[in-house]
Amino acid sequence: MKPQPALKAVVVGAGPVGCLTAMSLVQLGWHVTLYERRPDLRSNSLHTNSEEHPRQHPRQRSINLTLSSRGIAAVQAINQGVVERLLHNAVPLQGRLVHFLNGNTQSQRYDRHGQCLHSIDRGLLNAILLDAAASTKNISIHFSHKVESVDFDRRTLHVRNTASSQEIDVDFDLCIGADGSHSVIRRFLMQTTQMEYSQHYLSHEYVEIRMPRGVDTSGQPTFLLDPDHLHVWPREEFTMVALPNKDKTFICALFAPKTVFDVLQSPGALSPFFKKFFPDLLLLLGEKHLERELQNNPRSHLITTKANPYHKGCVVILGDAAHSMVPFYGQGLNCALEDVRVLSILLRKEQERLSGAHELDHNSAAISRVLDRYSESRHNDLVAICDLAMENHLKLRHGVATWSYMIKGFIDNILYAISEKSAFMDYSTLTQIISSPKAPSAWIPLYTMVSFRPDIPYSVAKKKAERQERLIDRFGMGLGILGVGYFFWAVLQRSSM
Ligand SMILES: NC(=O)C1=CN([C@@H]2O[C@H](COP(=O)(O)OP(=O)(O)OC[C@H]3O[C@@H](n4cnc5c(N)ncnc54)[C@H](OP(=O)(O)O)[C@@H]3O)[C@@H](O)[C@H]2O)C=CC1
Ligand SMILES: Nc1ccccc1C(=O)C[C@H](N)C(=O)O
Repeated sequence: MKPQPALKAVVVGAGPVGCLTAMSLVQLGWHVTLYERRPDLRSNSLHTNSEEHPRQHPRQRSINLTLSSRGIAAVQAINQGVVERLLHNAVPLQGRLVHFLNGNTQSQRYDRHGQCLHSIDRGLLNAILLDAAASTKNISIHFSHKVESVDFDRRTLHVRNTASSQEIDVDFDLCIGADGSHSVIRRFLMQTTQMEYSQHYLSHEYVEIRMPRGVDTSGQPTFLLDPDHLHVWPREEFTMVALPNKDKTFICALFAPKTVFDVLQSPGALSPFFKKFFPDLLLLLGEKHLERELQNNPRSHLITTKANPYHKGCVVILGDAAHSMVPFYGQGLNCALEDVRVLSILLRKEQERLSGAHELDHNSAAISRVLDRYSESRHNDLVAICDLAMENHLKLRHGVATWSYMIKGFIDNILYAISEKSAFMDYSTLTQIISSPKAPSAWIPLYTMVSFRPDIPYSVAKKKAERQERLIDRFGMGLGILGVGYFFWAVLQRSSM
């Protein structure tokens, strides 16, 4: 059934998830009001950091986002034009470039078919999604409006206009909390449901370091590092990454234990540290620049939060409000956008099921049923990707620079090449179905499943990869035993001569 025009959804937070959710609900026939506590970010940062308008001021809020197939499929399900605009303003990354301590580098491709991650400035991505939401009929956006509380029984939000201090109560049929890691909606859910909730702070923090663009031999602006790669300097206890922007700058981030940053703040400590661990960056950026960046840019913490369930009645949390993950898999944004796709499919199915029967607005039980299904079906996948993101921290700090990682990757890719049927998938099916009903039987590397196969749920990818890894380990062990056997056989042969 088509919902009545009176059906009202409120979305809290106009970040990427809030904007996409609003657009997806309008497609289903809802009227949406979006409340964002910050002023409109487009008024001072619109189109900054794009190719045409390089960024004037470094944003101090987050490392670049990496958009991969899951995020793209989720946006594509709602608005193909937005995908094109996002990709136009992003830099495609074919793989990671590992910088070894001895100065050597190694390119590790993300996918043997050249599928890419897309590096994009967070503010720019948000501005593009805001533009699209703001120009969509039946969405009204209120900036500088902070949601202070939610009443689950009366289905109302209490909202304060932070500019005028005026306070209002807003009623809703469906409320989506897309209000980020420190979600107010989650806080109220926790007070009224038996929500399982955990948060884990990493002992590592990170500081961003901006890498300006350089100038080539003909005087044109150029990237100081290869822009086709995400750069990684694995140094065991800590790691540096660098992601390119469309304006030819890079955003680097140093991830290190708090104690390392404390030491770096003492006078004269910075130069010897960079000389020892990142001499190439010291040469590129210079001591003064590094000192300025490390002293002026804030130290940010890294947190994983997990919750369950994600809803009560007609109120649900999506994106960072429901699950914050560490950035090392580059899936935080993709997973958050996928939340929107999953919820939208479940809502549409329920609306179709009710077609001609009840009206959804007289039937809050139907909305609540959809949200039950959402929490139930989504939880294992969210836990899986939060855990995978943590595991990738170890890989980026150390694993990617080891022989065992490289050999396993090599075998993984050979088996992938032998067994695969089709590398690319048609995202259009993902507007109707959440994922394929069955895990593919072909051998597929974990990285490909997570980043480039939105039809495979995260939890299925994780389990399948664990099985595959056990097989590679057994194969490796088998080879090892054969090798040792051959060695002893050769020794015996010699001594009997
Ligand atoms: N690369 C990185 O380091 C980071 C990446 N991300 C990624 O961004 C993706 C999408 O994030 P998303 O879930 O949209 O969350 P976001 O944090 O991007 O957006 C939430 C928005 O809601 C606003 N808000 C918070 N509380 C209220 C309130 N009470 N009333 C009204 N507005 C409120 C927030 O303002 P305010 O910001 O002032 O709280 C923010 O603008 C995530 O997947 C995540 O991985 C997110 C954080 C860091
Ligand atoms: N976006 C990031 C931000 C910070 C650190 C890493 C990333 C990555 O995306 C890493 C990538 N997934 C990799 O495995 O090479």
